[in-house]
Amino acid sequence: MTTNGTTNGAKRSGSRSRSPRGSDSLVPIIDIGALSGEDQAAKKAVAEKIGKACEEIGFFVVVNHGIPKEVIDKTWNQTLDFFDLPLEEKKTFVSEDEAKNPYGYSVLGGEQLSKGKDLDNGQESKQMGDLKEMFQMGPKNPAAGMPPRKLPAKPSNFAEAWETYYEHANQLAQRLLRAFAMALDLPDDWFVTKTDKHVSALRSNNYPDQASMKVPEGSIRCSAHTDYGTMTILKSGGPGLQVSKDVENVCWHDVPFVEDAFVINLGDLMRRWTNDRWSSTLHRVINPPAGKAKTWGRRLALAFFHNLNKDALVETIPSCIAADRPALYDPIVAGEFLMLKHLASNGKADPDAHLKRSKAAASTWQVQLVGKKRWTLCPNTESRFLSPYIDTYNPDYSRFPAFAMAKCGQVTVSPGELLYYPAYWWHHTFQLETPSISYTGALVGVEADRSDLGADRKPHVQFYADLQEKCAKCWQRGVSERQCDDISQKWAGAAPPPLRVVCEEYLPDCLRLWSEHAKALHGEDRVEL
Ligand SMILES: O=C(O)CCC(=O)C(=O)O
Ligand SMILES: [Fe+2]
Repeated sequence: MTTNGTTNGAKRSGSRSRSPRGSDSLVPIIDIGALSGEDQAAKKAVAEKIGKACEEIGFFVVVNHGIPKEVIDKTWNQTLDFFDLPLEEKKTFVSEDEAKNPYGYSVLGGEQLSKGKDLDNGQESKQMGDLKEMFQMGPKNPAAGMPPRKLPAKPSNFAEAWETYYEHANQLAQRLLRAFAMALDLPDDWFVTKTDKHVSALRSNNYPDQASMKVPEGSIRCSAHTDYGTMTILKSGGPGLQVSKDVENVCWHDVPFVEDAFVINLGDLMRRWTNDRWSSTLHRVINPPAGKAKTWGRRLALAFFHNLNKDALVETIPSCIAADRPALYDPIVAGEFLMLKHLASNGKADPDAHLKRSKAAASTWQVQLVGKKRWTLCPNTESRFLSPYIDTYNPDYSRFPAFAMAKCGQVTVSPGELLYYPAYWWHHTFQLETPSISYTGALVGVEADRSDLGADRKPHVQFYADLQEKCAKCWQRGVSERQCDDISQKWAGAAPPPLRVVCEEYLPDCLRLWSEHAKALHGEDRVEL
């Protein structure tokens, strides 16, 4: 039997044993046998090849990886058998709350990986779900801080096979991380303390045979995406995996399929950690081309997503910072970064959450009541570097290079904590847990004077002007009908337009009161912010 179980009859055909070897491929094939030995010079030579591949394309194929073939074959076959179970049985492993337990079974079309990328581009994704079903398992170590494993009892050897495979894949990841450290001129064990209670996940993707199904137009086996964590160790059953070095002008290249090998690719966290010196490259899995559905058949893949400890602080690796290349990213906690990405690909991210600037000169407070929420805050003075299309949780600096200069900060707010930010600041939120409930309000006229506001330095005067501008769009002298739309009729909960009496009577009264209040607080000698 081959690694991919191809000799076990039609049912085993989640695999193909041959496809273009692609010797001219962008993705190199690296023999990593030396990483399991004691010869330091040989290890260094392998590390250099790996470092080069990480820099140039973020993908490489490894042979002589040290994972026994029996371990792979057993997992492969048990996984095929699991996906052959009736849907109702598999569905008992669907997670009830992705934010708390991102593991288990996901139905065909349940995930669309390109969503993470569409968020980067400030677009709502129009495509349908990927043409795959999945099963995913997290770490066993309770210190990792993830929910206990819940594995199917059928097929009978599934749990044991997956647990063994996971351990082997993790050991391979550790060998590769030592090589990564060498390639980055760090001590060999540099990654060890960040990975001693790692939250790596093992996932299988089952792509059904397209010869026997109606393939919806525009659908794809696995949409274009980058992976999230440190590295992915991928065992796939045949052709279809493609990479594009360029995100802007996408140009797809086949990843060579090599029997008994693993494809290794870097995730976004590694790119960020290395200050973009290494790449996390766009990739996808295409549908079989016309007339090839039968020969390509069903596709199975086992992907081990290596991740750091949940609480590991990811601060730019010192050897990746230079005088002409300052740190591009703020430090972030690995677990939070991962959850943001995971929720986005499952369509659970708040679709309204993009970087926005508060439109009226009132400062904001918000108390977090339930769930954790992460905030990006940027002062008004940074506006020239900002745009609403920037995903501040995973910025694409090739599209928004100026964002690297913006002085912004990030913070996570937990239940019972209160966040405050001054008028006109930019903010971008991400719910780290569901549900996330908070209570918010505005503060008017009590701030110090500001020179960045506009015509008047007093925030309450500017706030009045901002509201009157809104009023002018709705009410005109001598015309009794409102001239602006009431969006609260379309979206329950949205703010309705101001009433005429608010614009004409209450607001001027308020302005007088705010001015008195501000004067009482600050006197004539107000402090400039
Ligand atoms: O199925 C494959 O070969 C690759 C899938 C993939 O890229 C992923 O699950 O992240
Ligand atoms: Fe991937």
